[in-house]
Amino acid sequence: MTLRYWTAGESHGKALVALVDGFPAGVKLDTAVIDQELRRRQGGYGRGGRQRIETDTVDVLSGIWKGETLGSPIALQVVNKDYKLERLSDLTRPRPGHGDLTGAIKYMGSIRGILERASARETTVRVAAGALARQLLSAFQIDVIGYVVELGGIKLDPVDAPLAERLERRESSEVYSLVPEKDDEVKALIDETGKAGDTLGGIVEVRVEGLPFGLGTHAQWDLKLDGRIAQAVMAVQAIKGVEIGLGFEAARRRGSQVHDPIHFDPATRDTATLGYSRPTNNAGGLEAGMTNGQPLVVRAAKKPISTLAKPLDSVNLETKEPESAQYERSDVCAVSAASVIVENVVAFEIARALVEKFGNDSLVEMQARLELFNKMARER
Ligand SMILES: Cc1cc2nc3c(=O)[nH]c(=O)nc-3n(C[C@H](O)[C@H](O)[C@H](O)COP(=O)(O)O)c2cc1C
Ligand SMILES: C=C(O[C@@H]1CC(C(=O)O)=C[C@@H](OP(=O)(O)O)[C@H]1O)C(=O)O
Repeated sequence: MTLRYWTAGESHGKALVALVDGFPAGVKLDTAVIDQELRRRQGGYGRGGRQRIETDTVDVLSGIWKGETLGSPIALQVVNKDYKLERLSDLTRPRPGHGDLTGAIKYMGSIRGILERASARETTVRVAAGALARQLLSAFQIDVIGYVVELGGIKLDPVDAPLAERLERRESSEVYSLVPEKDDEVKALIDETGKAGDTLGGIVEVRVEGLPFGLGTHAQWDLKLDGRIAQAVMAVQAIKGVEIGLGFEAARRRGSQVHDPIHFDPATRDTATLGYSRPTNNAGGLEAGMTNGQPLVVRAAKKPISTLAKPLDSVNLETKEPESAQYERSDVCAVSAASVIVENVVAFEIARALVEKFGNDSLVEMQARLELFNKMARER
């Protein structure tokens, strides 16, 4: 059985829901962990008025008993405090960069009907599903961390340090980078951009550590883990590029400067690396669609927010006359929030690959199978 999920819900509807199917039994579920991710998704410098209305928390509607998963479908709900959909009117002037124009034409309907579902409000429950998946990953000591590495052109290079230190640095940064020392510069840019009626994008990075060998497969295109991760990340609103490892930079270098040499040290044979080490990780933890025992490194480019307080040219769909695009309350910058979203959608894809490799009936069976796999791989 495949681990998968769908979402439903409109931005200003009653609630967002995610239905997670194929999640193993016996995983202790701590809703506080999900709520913490939801809180982080609402944060980051540069967000608009909506986040002052909402205080997102998850309601687990099914699939658990006495705090543990049952192996049955898990329904997750996040209620919209700003529920007002029935009272909202339509828009007439589509916003460049949003789904307004194309959606209204394609569905022969309203702009409202498109923006309500296209909205990144939907990512609340993608994050909830990802945070649920992380509780499975935790049982395998797999850690996922996401952070901002560039914002509005300002480079916020990641710090190579133990996980605890990186988490501490990220928690003390208002933009969720690993270099809080640069927060003032970034915040000033966001303030100045917002005052000019404009918006900003940036780049986020996610690292997954503690991965076993062999998640994903080389054997079929739609099961390759690099492809699955790219799809999940690219499908996040406003993400316009995905890189794994060196990504586009690999295309500019010679092979000897790209590929990661393979070493073996019998002294570390009993660890999760099975004794193999790579002095570099330019592949970003994936070769031929499979995890190679190294940390997974994924980067995503987020475009600037589409709704501009100083709007671009548009057309009134009723009169066909030129007019400025519609402006409603909006974020100036949501790159920090995107780092949380990308982190959690990547976590879900890793969990999906983990249950594909080691089964998804129960956590204890998965753990026993991983142990057996590592033992067999060591002894072969
Ligand atoms: C966390 C987050 C918050 C966003 N907030 C807004 C917003 O306030 N206003 C807006 O116009 N777009 C916002 N967006 C972007 C739009 O949802 C997105 O551009 C739109 O759905 C069109 O999809 P596309 O950019 O993937 O093509 C946000 C995106 C994310 C990830
Ligand atoms: C509601 C969220 O983000 C929204 C994403 C969004 C968009 O067009 O994507 C537009 C804005 O919606 P509103 O007009 O209600 O302020 C954002 O606030 C959220 O992330 O929770």
